[in-house]
Amino acid sequence: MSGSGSVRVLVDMDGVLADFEGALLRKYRERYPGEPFIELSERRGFLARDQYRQISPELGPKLSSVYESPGFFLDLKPISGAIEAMKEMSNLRNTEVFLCTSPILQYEHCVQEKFLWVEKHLGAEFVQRLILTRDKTIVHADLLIDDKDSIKGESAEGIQGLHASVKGESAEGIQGLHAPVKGVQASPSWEHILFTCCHNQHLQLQPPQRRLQSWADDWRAILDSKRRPN
Ligand SMILES: Nc1ncnc2c1ncn2[C@H]1C[C@H](O)[C@@H](COP(=O)(O)O)O1
Ligand SMILES: [Mg+2]
Repeated sequence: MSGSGSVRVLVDMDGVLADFEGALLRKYRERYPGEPFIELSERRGFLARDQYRQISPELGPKLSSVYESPGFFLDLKPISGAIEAMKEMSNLRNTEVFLCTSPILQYEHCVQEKFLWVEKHLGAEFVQRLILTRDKTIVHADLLIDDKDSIKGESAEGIQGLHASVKGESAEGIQGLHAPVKGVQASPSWEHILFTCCHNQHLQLQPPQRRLQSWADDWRAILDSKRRPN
């Protein structure tokens, strides 16, 4: 993929750099103090909204209203070690780092606030490295560090996605737009490294799938494993 010895890394924002789940639970409980809630240790499945809907259908929209509100994305706290790791990673030789994140469909506040969050916590130089896309599979890189357990799009099982419904929030935005595309890749160029988050911690990965448990885990070794010798 990248030149010899060099590596290109995509790093997701929500659940990897920014503590989406922690803020969602805290703000949901503040806004709806009488409603049932799910402790982070009990979260299962990427979309929190789906798990809340299973408790009661009206809880889904209540939960979404929290992350659709102004200030939600801007106020997210950085995940422990994330900012330091990003700065160190971007200073490594032969290493290209991009942020790669999917905005929610109610994008009014989310899109601008993602840019503002990056500038606030990482600095203006990282704003130039921010990729917003609803389909991460068509972005070329060696690695994608992401907390979503199943990343689908035009490349990853995307040919199937042209005809079948694709589960997950990111699929909602592209359903109906699909038309057969010539030359679509069978699989994305990157290896997905699952970043551990409350909703995926119970999942057993099948080898050779790899995890990063946190930013204290050995992310440098994962990058090095993708470098080809000069
Ligand atoms: N755990 C989540 N539950 C519900 N919605 C989520 C969760 N993590 C992210 N989201 C939303 C908000 C994000 O902007 C988009 C896509 O996130 P990404 O981390 O880029 O996959 O989905
Ligand atoms: Mg994420």
